[in-house]
Formats: sequence, structure tokens, C-alpha cells
Amino acid sequence: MADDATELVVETQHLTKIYQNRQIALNDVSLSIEPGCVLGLLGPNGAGKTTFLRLILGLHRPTAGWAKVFKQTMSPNAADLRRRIGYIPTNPQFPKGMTPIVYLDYIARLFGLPADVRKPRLATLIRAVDLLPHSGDSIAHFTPGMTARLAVAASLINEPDLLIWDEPTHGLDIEARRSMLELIKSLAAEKTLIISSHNLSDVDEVCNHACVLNKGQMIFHGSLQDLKGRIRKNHYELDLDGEQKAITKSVQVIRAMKDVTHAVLRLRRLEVKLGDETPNALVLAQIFQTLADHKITLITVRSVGMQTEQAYLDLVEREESRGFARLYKDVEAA
Ligand SMILES: Nc1ncnc2c1ncn2[C@@H]1O[C@H](COP(=O)(O)OP(=O)(O)OP(=O)(O)O)[C@@H](O)[C@H]1O
Repeated sequence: MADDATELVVETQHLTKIYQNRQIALNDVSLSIEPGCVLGLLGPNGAGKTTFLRLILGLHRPTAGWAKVFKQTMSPNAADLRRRIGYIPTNPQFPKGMTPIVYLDYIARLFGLPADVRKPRLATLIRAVDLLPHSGDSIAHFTPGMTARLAVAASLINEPDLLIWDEPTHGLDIEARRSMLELIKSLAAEKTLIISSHNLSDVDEVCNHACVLNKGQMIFHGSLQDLKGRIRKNHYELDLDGEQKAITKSVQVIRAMKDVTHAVLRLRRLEVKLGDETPNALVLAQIFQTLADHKITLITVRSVGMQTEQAYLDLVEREESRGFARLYKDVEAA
């Protein structure tokens, strides 16, 4: 949280969107985004990510709650406020007959940039997104990677401080994706970004915060570090030293422990998984004791799987099973 609430780039309170009086796409989402935050917006299909972004952009009117951008309330009428945001929708489309220069110049004119500002800025942007060799080519012949880079240039033309990009790596090949991630990283030094993505490794690489939506509800908002910290820590790797025979014997004992669900030995590396409800410290202590009893030295212990993808799946899975339990209870009660 910022010490001073006036610093917030985005703030939402009880933000809710119900389409056609029946589809709850976003349900009571309250969060704040500070300057310099690179927020990864995650969630399964239909979770409400695009709806959330469109509400922040003022492209939809909230059914309840509000969104503020740079301390001002966003609404479909707030065109001036919207100009301070660089937006890229999923699968951006451009007029096929135009070249990047003609298109970017057209957008710059829409923003009212005078010619002496327009020209150098266009040149800088085209170079930054690596489209200089194609600046006079027709957009109709652009690859998805080139189209994505043109979208980046267009979203930066008015030098916005807030960038909202909906699935910027969607449909890109490895090379194009890499260049997009590098662009995001370089922009992150000076802008606040909200990036919606299905790709957890992308979020892992470029974001410092995450917001996870599921069925319109926010089930997590915090640092990426916190998200990873939420993972159940029940999977470990132990590097051992000692006689191979003794190691094999100790693993047999460990495997027989009732709270150990999995114990596999590969040479001198032991992988163990503990039961979900297990008090880990206790079982680990038993494992360490067993190793000591067999005169085996424990060189390292690592907690495995501290990956964003795993933490995310864990979170959504737990939320889904809670939802199922609630539904099941309702059915039972009926
Ligand atoms: N204009 C609309 N009218 C009615 N329902 C809509 C509209 N737009 C979205 N929805 C519904 O609202 C819910 C949230 O959709 P949204 O597009 O925000 O999700 P998403 O997380 O962006 O999904 P995806 O990852 O598939 O793009 C979905 O059930 C969707 O069908």
C-alpha cells in the first residue's frame, strides 16, 4: 500500500459489472495500483479480466462501485482521462491499406500532437519497436509479431504513464514473444503497466504484482512473491551423501512413513512429497532423523515448485473446490 493514497495510479472500490442484468462478469473488486507496478492480471477464460480492463479504461460503465485513474473517476465520458492510458486490446487490428508511418501519424494527429512533436516521436517509436525496415510496407502483409509491435508503438504515441495491454503475447511465435517481453521490461522502468495474460511464465518474467480473478471475483492481489509463497510447501528435494546402500535403505524407511506420499531416489537426490494435511516440520524432522540413523549426511534441502504457475493453479483449484463444496452443501440442504 502507498503511504499516501494520492499517489495511486489506479484505484477500484467494489467494482462490479453485470451484463444484461444477468451475467455477473466482475464482482466487488477493490484494489489499488501504485506507480511502477507491473501487474499481471491472471484468470481462467471468462474470469472477468477483459471486463476489468474495460472498466478501468471507461469503455464500460460499472453496475456498482467505481474505478479511479490518476485520482479521477473513470467513466465512458472521461475521454481526456482515457488519453493518458496506452491501451492494446487482444488481437489488435489495423487498417490494412495503411503503412505504419501513415497509421501512427494518423493516431498522433488524433491526439492533437503538432507536427514538430509528431515527426521525431514517430521516428523514435518506430525504431524502438524495430519496425524501421518496414515503416513503408503495407500493414496488410504484417506478421502477428510485427502487428503486435505496431500496437505497442500506437499505445505509446501520447507518452501515457499507464499502459493497459490485454494479452500482448497472444498468438506470437517464440522470437516475437521474446521481443515483446523485452519491450515490456524496458518500459517497466518508467511506466505503470497492467498486463492480462494466460501465460504464467510471461507474468513471472516481467511482472512484480499479480491479480487473480476467478468467476468475476478477485481471489488474490499482491506481490508475485506473495503469490508464490502461497503454494503448499509439501514437495522437497534432498541432496544426500553417504554409502549408496545406506541411502537406499533409509529411503525404504522414509517411503514407509505414513505422511510421506512419494519418495523417489535418483542417485543421491531424494524427492519427497508429503500429504496435504501434514505438519511438514514434524515429518521433515523424522526424515532427517532417519538419515542420521543411517549415517547419511544431508547436504541440502530445497522446497520444490515455487513457480508462479503452480501457485496460480493451486489458488484457482482451491477456490474451485471451495465453490464445489458450497454448491454441494446447498444441494444437500435442499
Ligand atoms: N458484452 C458482454 N455481454 C454479455 N456477457 C459478456 C460480455 N462480455 C463478457 N461477457 C461475459 O462476462 C464474463 C467475463 O468475460 P471477460 O471477457 O471479461 O473474461 P476474460 O477473463 O477476459 O476471458 P478470456 O480470458 O476468455 O478473454 C464471461 O462469462 C463472458 O461471457
